[in-house]
Amino acid sequence: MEKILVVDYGSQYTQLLAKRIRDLGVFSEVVQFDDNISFNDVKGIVLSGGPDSVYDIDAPDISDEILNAELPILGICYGMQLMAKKLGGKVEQRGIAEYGKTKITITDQSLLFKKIPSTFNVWMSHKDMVTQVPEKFKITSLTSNNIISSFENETENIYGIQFHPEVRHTEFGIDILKNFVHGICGLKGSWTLMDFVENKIKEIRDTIGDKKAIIALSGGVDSSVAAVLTHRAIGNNLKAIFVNHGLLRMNEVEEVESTFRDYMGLNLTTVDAQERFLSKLKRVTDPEQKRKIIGEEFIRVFEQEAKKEKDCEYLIQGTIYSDVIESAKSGKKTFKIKSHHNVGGLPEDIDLKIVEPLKELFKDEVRSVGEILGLPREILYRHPFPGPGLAIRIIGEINEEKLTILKKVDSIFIKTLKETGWYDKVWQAFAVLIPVKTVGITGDKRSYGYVAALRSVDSVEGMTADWSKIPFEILDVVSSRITNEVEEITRVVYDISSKPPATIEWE
Ligand SMILES: Nc1ncnc2c1ncn2[C@@H]1O[C@H](COP(=O)(O)OP(=O)(O)OP(=O)(O)O)[C@@H](O)[C@H]1O
Ligand SMILES: O=c1[nH]c(=O)c2[nH+]cn([C@@H]3O[C@H](COP(=O)(O)O)[C@@H](O)[C@H]3O)c2[nH]1
Ligand SMILES: NC(=O)CC[C@H](N)C(=O)O
Ligand SMILES: [Mg+2]
Repeated sequence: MEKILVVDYGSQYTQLLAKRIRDLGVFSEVVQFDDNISFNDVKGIVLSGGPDSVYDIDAPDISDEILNAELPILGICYGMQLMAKKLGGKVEQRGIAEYGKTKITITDQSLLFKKIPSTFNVWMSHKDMVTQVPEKFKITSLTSNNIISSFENETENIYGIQFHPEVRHTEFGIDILKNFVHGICGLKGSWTLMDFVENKIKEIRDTIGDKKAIIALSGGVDSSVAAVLTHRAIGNNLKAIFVNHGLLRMNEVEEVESTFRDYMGLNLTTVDAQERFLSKLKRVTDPEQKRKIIGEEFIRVFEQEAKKEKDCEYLIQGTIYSDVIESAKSGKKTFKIKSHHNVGGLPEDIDLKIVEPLKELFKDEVRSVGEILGLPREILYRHPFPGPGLAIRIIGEINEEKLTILKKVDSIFIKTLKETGWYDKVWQAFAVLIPVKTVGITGDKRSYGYVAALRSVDSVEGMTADWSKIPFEILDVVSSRITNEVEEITRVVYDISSKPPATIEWE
């Protein structure tokens, strides 16, 4: 299988880069900058961005194996700066940074910019810049600040770009990657997710053999797809466990049970663990601490359930790539944003061996895998719901009262979105409880209650997101339904922050 290697220098977008290449029909895999790399079937190399500066003492380097592999190389941001330094050019800080949208102009012909207009907007995120290109290299574009935004040596097949083509805000970003992968590396693009499915089923079968496994099934998109995939591989040796930790939405237990009980031969057990989760979370206010407690408790429940089965050694989780990257468990150089309960929130000692068949994929790819496996639309197109559930949507301390309030508010919001056809137009929507009291007036009397925040975002893979432009009339209906039906709420606000700089969940 011909592939492109993406070398990770710690960018938040490394896997996204790999995904964009897979979307072009070319298999792509991420390796760490200091891994021992095998170049079998590799047809091109992309160096990612990263948080370091190339002259820092412990700045990650590029190996001679990569430099001498005689394969086309595309360096992005840090990757470009590293190539510049390594090959005899110069990288400097000159007191100007470029973050976000920046205009560039193509100044010289390049295969990378084939069929692309001569000026366009790109997405930047840098403060270091290449100020002198290596010998025999030419500059091919400049930003409106006169900063070198790309250089190359066509004979050596080495290209560098300062901007991020993988981020949607870069116009023609996909075309640039296409020019590299199809044009410069000469790959045709016949790889599909069907190949992924076949390889994974075989891999799971080889790993688990005739032992038993449990799958942590939440009823969400990722674990449902992981369940069906694993079930294809090991059949009835798979048992599904759904944990009711008391942080689920209104009627969620009944809904998950009715959808999955006996679904495709999956035998589902619901574990009532409300008491143990809620007592451990008492008086905890720090988001990271909440996430860690929940991550650990989940594992303890799974261990306990696994003990009830003979020869049950494996735990299957529906972890996907965005869970991994934000928990900073991907590259050695990546910054941690938050500990997703199933990755960064896991305890050190775990009795079970964890298998995560969807770990390299993004949400939209997981949905496509689900379609290949024949899962119904109602399951595949549900909004994501985080494992820690309402615990990370109640700011600060959690208690039964706040949980009851938030469940009501959330269900009104979601119900209205479904009634107006907006549920399917947005990527994820939910309510957040802000336990700050403000003054209101109801029936000529003073009221003093909490604030409910509504959050709805549009996204493709959850790595970046825009707030949804839900019509005011609908927000108006939601707001009055909430204040009429939930007396503890005096005020409703709508979150208009994008990611970045905000994240989707509030904690
Ligand atoms: N209540 C739960 N019971 C059992 N396992 C759970 C529960 N909540 C989460 N998990 C496990 O944690 C993993 C990560 O949760 P996450 O919410 O990211 O995925 P999901 O629930 O499968 O899909 P979605 O993103 O659509 O909600 C799940 O795939 C599942 O394996
Ligand atoms: O299973 C999960 N465990 C977690 O700990 C977790 N934290 C965030 N999310 C979901 O991930 C996506 C990105 O969310 P953030 O922008 O808040 O990081 C959104 O879809 C979030 O709902 C989680 N899912
Ligand atoms: N996004 C990046 O790769 C940043 C690279 C480098 N640290 C800079 O600020 O220029
Ligand atoms: Mg979920």
